[in-house]
Amino acid sequence: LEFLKTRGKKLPPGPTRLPIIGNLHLIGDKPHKSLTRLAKTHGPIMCLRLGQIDTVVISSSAVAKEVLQKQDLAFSSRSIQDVVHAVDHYKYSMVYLPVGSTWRNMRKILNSNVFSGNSLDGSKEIRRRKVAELVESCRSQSRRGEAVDIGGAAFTTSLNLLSNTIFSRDLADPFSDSAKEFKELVRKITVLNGTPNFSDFFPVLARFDPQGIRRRMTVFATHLREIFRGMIDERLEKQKLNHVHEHEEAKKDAIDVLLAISQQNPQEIDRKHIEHLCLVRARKNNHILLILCPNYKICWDLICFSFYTKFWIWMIDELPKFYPFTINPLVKLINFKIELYIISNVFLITISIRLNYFSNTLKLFKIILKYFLNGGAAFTTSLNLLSNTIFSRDLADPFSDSAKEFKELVRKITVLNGTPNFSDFFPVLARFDPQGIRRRMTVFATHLREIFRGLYFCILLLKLVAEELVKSRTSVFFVSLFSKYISIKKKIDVIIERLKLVEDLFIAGTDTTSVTVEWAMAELLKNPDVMKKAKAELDDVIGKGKVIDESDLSHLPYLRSIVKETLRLHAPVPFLVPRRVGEDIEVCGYIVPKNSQVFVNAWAIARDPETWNDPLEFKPERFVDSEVNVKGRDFDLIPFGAGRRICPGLPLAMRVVPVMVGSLLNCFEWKVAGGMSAKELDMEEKFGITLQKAYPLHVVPIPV
Ligand code: HEM
Repeated sequence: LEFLKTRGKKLPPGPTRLPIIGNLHLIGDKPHKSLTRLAKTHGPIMCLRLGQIDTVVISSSAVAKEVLQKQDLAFSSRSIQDVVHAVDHYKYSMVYLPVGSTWRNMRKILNSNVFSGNSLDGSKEIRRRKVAELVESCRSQSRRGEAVDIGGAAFTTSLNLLSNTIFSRDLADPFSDSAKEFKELVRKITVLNGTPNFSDFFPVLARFDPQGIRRRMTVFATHLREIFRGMIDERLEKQKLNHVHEHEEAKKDAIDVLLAISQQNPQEIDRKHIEHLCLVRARKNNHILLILCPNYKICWDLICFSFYTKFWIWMIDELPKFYPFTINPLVKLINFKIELYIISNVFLITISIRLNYFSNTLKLFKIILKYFLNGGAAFTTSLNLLSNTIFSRDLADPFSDSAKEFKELVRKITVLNGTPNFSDFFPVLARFDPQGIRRRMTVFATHLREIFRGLYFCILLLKLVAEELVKSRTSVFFVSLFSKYISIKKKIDVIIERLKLVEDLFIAGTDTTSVTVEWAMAELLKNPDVMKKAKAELDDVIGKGKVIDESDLSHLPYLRSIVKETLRLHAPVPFLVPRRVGEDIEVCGYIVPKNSQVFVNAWAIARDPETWNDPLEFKPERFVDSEVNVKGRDFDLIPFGAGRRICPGLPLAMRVVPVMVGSLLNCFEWKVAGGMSAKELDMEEKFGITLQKAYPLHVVPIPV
């Protein structure tokens, strides 16, 4: 049928196809190279058949311009790889959403709230601190005589920089205007959620009822969301029910424990409180937070909380920087003891917090918490700073388990993303998930979501507990958490939905940024003259041994050229994020057939000998007096893509990559580890959605 449809139209040229597999055998494990080679024979627009999927590959800047600029809209949908179906990612992800109002709103929010010049300027100090931490950690590794894994270190730093940048607004006040905007968005997303679009992507699959398959595949992720919703609804229902009945049933279990407490303090606790969820009780020097979970569903979130209790410590740890008094002793004197009791079907988590110095510091604590809670305009900046600090600390403190966990996950996800998947080439096979890619992705993605959920939940819970602390005038106080919980249900929903955008940013922004830093450092080591020149510029403008500031970049043209040259020679996202056409589109006299996926080989374009002199040489000089930039207007160099789908993180990446590379250069001399000469450095690439260095760069820093 497809043959009939395209009959008489001229498909772009391409290699001869074998039965069933088409051209799949020609791809190999370095598709960016094999497709570049094939383009030499078949031209800058060629058509391959990968399994059942038509794939059009663009390999020259002229055709890229045609596709990404002149016919931008027609090419602005994404090709949805099978793996993206895990946890319904494609339905929520900005990267995969079709160009429509939801996508447009997301981009608008990002462009104006996160990545605009003003917003980035506002968050640059905190990024500077993170880069200083990177330099500091290199220093201490140098003292210990250890080599630095540049990619790994840059990854952690990118993550920190990102979380600081992205959360600057919303974490400080999750209920702000931008949150409302998001709420609108979420509504639209929900509508989109119900739209069946599978058959659009995999028409061959329609008769196999792909919807049913996907539903099963995403049961886990959906369940996650349902837990939250169900928990709220159930509680709301229960509230409407007869209290006596509920109480009688509860009496058999842990409710008894709480009743006993209430008898000791009759004036403070009444039954109503107990029937609610959470109780904070002061007992002499000990404050005990008792959280009673009437069922496992509620327990889920509380377990998240207990996992991330460390978070609380971090917050307290950061406060002194914003408050003139030191409360560090407090940190040392707080011991969290988390216990989980299971009494019949009731979970009881107790988190005991020993605050020996509590009475002395209570007043201060209250002031701080007030400060933390008041979202007044005057406080916004410092509040933002505070929340940034909280988040980055917890997400990416190099020593925290959650940071490691997160890093592993992101790596696993990106690797899996780049693994050639039979399901993509043979959609009929998709339901069998032959390599288990989707299954694995579902596990990873769900895990990632849990991490974020845990963090958000913790923030909200902390806020609630803190509110009560501030309100309370006695040393005995209650947190009727659940009633609060219900009252913020909608807000939490908004936040949970927002996670999906956030996940994406972290995945899209960490590996890309850090891999660029790693390639830049490798090239600098291999090209000592370039390194020398860069150091001289830094010495001139900044002075040796200092971390550079984003505002210094305008005075560092050579450093900026190094970054451009790195992006040219090592396009981190070699085929951009694949596009797809929804109908037959004519390009340069050929038909790009409906539903084909489109790879723009940015890697090949940036090494095209027709455009670039000595294309394989690392020569930043070529950019020093050139107007060529990476912003999607010069099609000879499009590492961030172009057109409406261009990478929204570009402004951030073009600040943080040169700042990281420049600071590393300015503070250290670098030597390849293991006594290897820099000339021998292996520059082999490993193909994935991002182009990694096959052999991680290990280098020894020597402070200047
Ligand atoms: C050196 C660093 C980076 C490179 C080389 C890079 C490259 C790219 C490329 C090639 C695309 C696809 C563009 C297209 O289809 O035309 C893209 C999309 C995207 N990037 Fe980046 N990126 C980088 C950093 C970042 C950062 C720091 C963030 C966010 C914090 C980010 C977020 C995104 C998102 C959300 C998309 C999807 C946009 C859409 O589909 O509408 N990227 N990036």
